[in-house]
Amino acid sequence: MNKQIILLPGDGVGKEIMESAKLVLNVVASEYEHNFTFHQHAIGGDAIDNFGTPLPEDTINACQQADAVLLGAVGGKKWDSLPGHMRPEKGLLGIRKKLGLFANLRPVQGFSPLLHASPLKEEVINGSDILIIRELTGGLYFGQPSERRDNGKTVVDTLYYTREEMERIIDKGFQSARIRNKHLTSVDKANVLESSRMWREIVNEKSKEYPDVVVDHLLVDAAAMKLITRPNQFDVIVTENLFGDILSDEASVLTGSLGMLPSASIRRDGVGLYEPVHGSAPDIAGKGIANPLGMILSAAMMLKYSFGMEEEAAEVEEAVHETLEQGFHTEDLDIKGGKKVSTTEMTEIVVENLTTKSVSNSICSMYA
Ligand SMILES: NC(=O)c1ccc[n+]([C@@H]2O[C@H](COP(=O)([O-])OP(=O)(O)OC[C@H]3O[C@@H](n4cnc5c(N)ncnc54)[C@H](O)[C@@H]3O)[C@@H](O)[C@H]2O)c1
Ligand SMILES: CC(C)[C@H](C(=O)O)[C@@H](O)C(=O)O
Ligand SMILES: [Mg+2]
Repeated sequence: MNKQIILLPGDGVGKEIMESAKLVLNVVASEYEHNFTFHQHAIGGDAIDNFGTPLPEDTINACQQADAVLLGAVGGKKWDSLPGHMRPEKGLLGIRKKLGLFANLRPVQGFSPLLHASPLKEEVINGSDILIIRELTGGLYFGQPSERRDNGKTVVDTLYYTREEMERIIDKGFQSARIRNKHLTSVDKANVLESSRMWREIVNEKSKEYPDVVVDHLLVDAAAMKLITRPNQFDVIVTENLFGDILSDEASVLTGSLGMLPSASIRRDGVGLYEPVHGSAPDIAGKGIANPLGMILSAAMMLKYSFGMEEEAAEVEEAVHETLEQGFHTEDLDIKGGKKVSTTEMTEIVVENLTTKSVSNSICSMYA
């Protein structure tokens, strides 16, 4: 298959881990005889420095024409004092909105070799396998007005959703639960917010269309607590934009590090942008120690969701798993008795495991 992939490395560790994704995808392409063409474009602080805007038109056009987009991370201290509309993060929010990527899928899986790398007790996280589905193009992030008023004495942000925006993400939640363990937890703040009361009503209406899915409702504060006290009671979580942002970083604790979490931001036709959940990690940027696995697993999600390459995606996931089984880890993962390696070394080991795997698989299929 021929695929055009846009690379948006962005800022900080984004640039370092994008190299890892590229290396892994090149191996997949050569092992499976695909033709992946990469086109690199600017976003975030990098784009501000080079083009005076966090989201150049050229980047938008390239993403609109591509088969899929891979993004590293945006942001950093250098741009923190810029006005809101000029910040690197505006580039990321802008591309999500421009591409209509309303569904953000954030899988959180406890890899067995990492069970003891989490500050949580092993018996608490054992068996947890959660898919957080976050609404990505509405809510407080995009509502207008959003501004300071009265010479800075007052301020307003707007939480705005249409019924249609809620319905499509809630549908995605039910559909995902249906092909997993048929349990959907809807997270809201219906005891306070009108938007959450409407959200809850829609979940209840929709549940009649999905009688095979068990639904429960949790208030977001209680959900935050249960996510780390009883994580293995969750299957799919569906929630609005800001709650999903916060809960997914919290859930990363189950895996041992924020650097482990991948994500897919998609729309109904399968077009998608894939990026790790973490940010540009300014505290470790440039040191060559960033964990590349969240980025590599995001590339695997791209293979699966945008290209329908289930087998290739599974191979990449398996290579990551094997690397962890072998005890290799970056500095963010606290693994006793493991072998601490750099970003590039970790990537090379994943690539090696992927190559060995693909070779032995093709030998198996020759003799099948
Ligand atoms: N998707 C994105 O581009 C994205 C996401 C979150 C934050 N940000 C931006 O990133 C900047 C820094 O934000 P922050 O520090 O709050 O969050 P962050 O996610 O960048 O970092 C939080 C902590 O996790 C660690 N970490 C993150 N990724 C890691 C990796 N791959 N390997 C090892 N450790 C990793 C960091 O070192 C840091 O200690 C801000 O400008 C923020 O707006 C961007
Ligand atoms: C950088 C920021 C705009 C972004 C968000 O809040 O969506 C990030 O935290 C994320 O989780 O992707
Ligand atoms: Mg976030």
